[in-house]
Amino acid sequence: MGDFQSTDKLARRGLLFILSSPSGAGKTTLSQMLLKADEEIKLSVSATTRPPRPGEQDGVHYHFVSDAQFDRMVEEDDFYEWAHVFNHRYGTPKGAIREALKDGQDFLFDIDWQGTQQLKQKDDQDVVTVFVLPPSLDELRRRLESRAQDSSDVIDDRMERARAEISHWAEYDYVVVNDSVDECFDRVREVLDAERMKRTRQTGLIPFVRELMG
Ligand SMILES: Nc1ncnc2c1ncn2[C@@H]1O[C@H](COP(=O)(O)OP(=O)(O)OP(=O)(O)O)[C@@H](O)[C@H]1O
Ligand SMILES: Nc1nc2c(ncn2[C@@H]2O[C@H](COP(=O)(O)O)[C@@H](O)[C@H]2O)c(=O)[nH]1
Repeated sequence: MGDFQSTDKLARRGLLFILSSPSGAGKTTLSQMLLKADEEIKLSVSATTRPPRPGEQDGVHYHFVSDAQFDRMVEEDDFYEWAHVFNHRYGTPKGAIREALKDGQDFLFDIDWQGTQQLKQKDDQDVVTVFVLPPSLDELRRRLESRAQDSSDVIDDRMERARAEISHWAEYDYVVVNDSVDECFDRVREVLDAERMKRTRQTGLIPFVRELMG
């Protein structure tokens, strides 16, 4: 190492990393793996009117709110984006995302295609989108059933909507198939690592190169 600081420590702008998929394809599993493995990314915790599943904690997995609370948040313009998904409402609270992005904080979003479109419209340069496909529809149903957290009506409804969800695959920057979860996770991390290195995100490059050139 010479006199210059390591390029690993160059300042960079954060990114909004979105994982979408049909229900049950595995984006929550991949998100949890990513949050555990990577300290630089933080989950954007959505608000939802859906009731909690067993084991889900308020403020950790979601902010569980009533219809009236959700209405108030919409009126007060508290959401970056929100949408109706599977008979409930889900939304991304604005929080301090914009400010934190400037400081290099990355955010992970587990949201559907509607939310993805809205975030892209608002902040295309910071958004990186990944669509997760199941290896087959039979396997998708098996996963929803093996999760054992939704009633059979809810599972039937989500399976019925799976094709419509999948039809949005081509709107995404990257598409991965979640067959082996470990292999899929490796692909997701490769995408994140490469996107972090994009020249336009590396705000520390200009002073670094200036110094390099003397
Ligand atoms: N590659 C995989 N192989 C086998 N099972 C998997 C794989 N990935 C995830 N699963 C399992 O499938 C079930 C559904 O996964 P998960 O909850 O992550 O899906 P999801 O896409 O987040 O669904 P939702 O949109 O409904 O929240 C879970 O029980 C999970 O453990
Ligand atoms: N547009 C948004 N979609 C969201 C948000 N939070 C979650 N979701 C999506 O909803 C479905 C169902 O989720 P589940 O937890 O009930 O299984 C799934 O596709 C999520 O990605 C959000 O804030 N905005």
